[in-house]
Amino acid sequence: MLLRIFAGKVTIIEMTKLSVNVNKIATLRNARGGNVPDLVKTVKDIESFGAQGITIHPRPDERHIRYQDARDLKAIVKTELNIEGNPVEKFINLVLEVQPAQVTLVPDSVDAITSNAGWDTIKNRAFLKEVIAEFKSKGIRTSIFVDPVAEMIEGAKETGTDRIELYTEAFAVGFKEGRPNAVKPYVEAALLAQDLDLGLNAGHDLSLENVKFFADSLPGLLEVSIGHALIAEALYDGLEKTIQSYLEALS
Ligand SMILES: CC(=O)[C@@H](O)[C@H](O)COP(=O)(O)O
Ligand SMILES: NCC(=O)COP(=O)(O)O
Repeated sequence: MLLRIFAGKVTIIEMTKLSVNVNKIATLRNARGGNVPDLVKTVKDIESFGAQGITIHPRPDERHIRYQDARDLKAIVKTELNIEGNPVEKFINLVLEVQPAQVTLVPDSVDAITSNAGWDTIKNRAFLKEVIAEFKSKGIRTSIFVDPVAEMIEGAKETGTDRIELYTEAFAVGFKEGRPNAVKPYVEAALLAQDLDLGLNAGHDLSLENVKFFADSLPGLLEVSIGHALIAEALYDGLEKTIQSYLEALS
């Protein structure tokens, strides 16, 4: 536990947890149609290297994570399994069957290369409210993917979700371009989430270059989920050293 000062207030914070997104391990496996690399073994290793969670994002075309992977991982994950995705019927049924620790709802379109926007929590309020109530009734923690926009975070609160996940691509782009102010909307979003008593996660395009600055800037950041950059960095440093570097950056 640490004490930090945010916006003039002393805040008690827990260390931000690292949930490793393993979509790219499945991408590599699927490239040859066999079982190399073995996703289950890799996930066990990632946990033994210190990751505090595992994130997967089964997409409807199963281009990386397959629905069966979610079942297989549920049986072996010892930390927290977080399943992300668009709550179409097939996805809802999978999550209800697998019962991960957390489900993160993302408004992906079917043909998107990757996630590219947060929810409009005002337009989709009734739908999100219904789906979230169903997941929560099964004891699954819920999170919804949102841009750092006050109306969308207030709308998220109305859905009954436990947490929000801030979509961090705009921050990652701004940071790369040398604009540290790109974090400002995220700090404001974090303070609002705190006022509304919403748990706070974040992810998308976070990396070893930008994650320390991001996590040090945001009050109450409970979890970051990181995949693309982490796996790319591990090509040079190996998974164990890379995960250790993230844990240091988040401590
Ligand atoms: C929800 C989110 O931000 C994504 O980053 C996602 O989980 C990554 O998905 P892909 O690996 O399919 O790009
Ligand atoms: N929720 C974000 C996530 O799981 C990983 O996103 P990325 O690091 O692959 O961009």
